[in-house]
Amino acid sequence: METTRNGQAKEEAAAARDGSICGYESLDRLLSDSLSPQVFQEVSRLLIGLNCGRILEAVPLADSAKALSSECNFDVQAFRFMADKELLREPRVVRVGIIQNSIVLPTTASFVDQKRAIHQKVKPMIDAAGASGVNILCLQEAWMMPFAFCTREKRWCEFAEPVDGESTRFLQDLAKKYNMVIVNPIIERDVNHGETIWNTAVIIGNHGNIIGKHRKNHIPRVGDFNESTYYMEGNTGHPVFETAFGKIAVNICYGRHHPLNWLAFGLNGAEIVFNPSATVGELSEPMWQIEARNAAIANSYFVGSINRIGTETFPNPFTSGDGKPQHADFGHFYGSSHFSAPDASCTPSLSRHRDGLLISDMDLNLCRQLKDKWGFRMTSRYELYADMLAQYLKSDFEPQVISDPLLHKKSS
Ligand SMILES: NC(=O)NCCC(=O)O
Repeated sequence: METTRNGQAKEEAAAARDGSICGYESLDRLLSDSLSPQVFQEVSRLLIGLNCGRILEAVPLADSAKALSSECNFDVQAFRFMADKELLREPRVVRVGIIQNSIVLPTTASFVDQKRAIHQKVKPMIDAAGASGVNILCLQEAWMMPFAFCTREKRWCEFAEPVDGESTRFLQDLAKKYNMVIVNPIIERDVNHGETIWNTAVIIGNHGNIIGKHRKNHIPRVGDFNESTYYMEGNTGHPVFETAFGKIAVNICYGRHHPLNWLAFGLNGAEIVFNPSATVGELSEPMWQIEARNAAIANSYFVGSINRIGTETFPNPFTSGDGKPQHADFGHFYGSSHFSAPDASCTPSLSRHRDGLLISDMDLNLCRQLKDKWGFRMTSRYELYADMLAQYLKSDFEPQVISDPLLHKKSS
């Protein structure tokens, strides 16, 4: 009996280490393998919603993409978000891709080798996106390096690159080759402003041109996310980039906890907002889908959520300032990248521990259709909140609280 329990505990520990849930690579896989097809369909309807009244359709994959995925050991999945047929507008279908991956070499390897190995790993995944006709592709936060900001060591700054640096140039060639817009989240070194460091997404147009950049607005100070040691809050506002395939924006990682950040991209007209991230299970997993789906619903746009995978171990242990023992890793980055739509439907998530490319067709007409249906913009009462915020920002602000006069009366 004791041995069985030990065996089970060991299996659970191994599963937690490799990132699976009870041996399954995602919640979707756990449910589909454990439930009867009818029950699974009902559970899916409730968990990931319906798109135009139907379970989200899977899209067949190009043979060349399938070949690359088995040769290079990454997953590919593809889905289709539909919109209702309109009388006066043609459908506006774009094919969008997101990529999640682990780093390749140990963090003790030379920085040049580490970056080169990540480029080499991601290249066939981008080739698979290109072969699948993806129009807009987004990579994960700081994809060109290990997420070393837990360490507080400044030597990791050496990975930072100018906006037109090595990783951008690498992706510019692929953007041109595949006629694809690529969102390139890097750690930026601003050479014209005292070599300062930023957490930045560079938007590369489908001709390989640089359209612009956005710098992460909200910098975490939670758990081991010591990013504020390295870079400041961004100074680029909430830009929306009008590309050949639609209006896109980037809400980088921790910005997803800030509803006003999502709102501002929506007010500027975004149709798809990417959320390239690096986050770990213990901290944020229950929030992961909820926040993205809520943003898509509240702002009538699509969201592409991307999280890296794997456990990255660093040479020198550090503490979290919580009295717990020192450690040398963040914990497990749980992947689970997915797309959310404005009609509250979403795709199944990619694996919690395998590299993957998730593709989705999206008819951007769905954004306006949902605005017309729910009228969230029309009913938003922005003037009420503008006034509230203006009051709140004053140093003499007092919260509007009306106390029950009986609350502080002594009972006789
Ligand atoms: N990269 C990043 O901002 N992570 C913060 C943790 C989280 O938002 O889950």
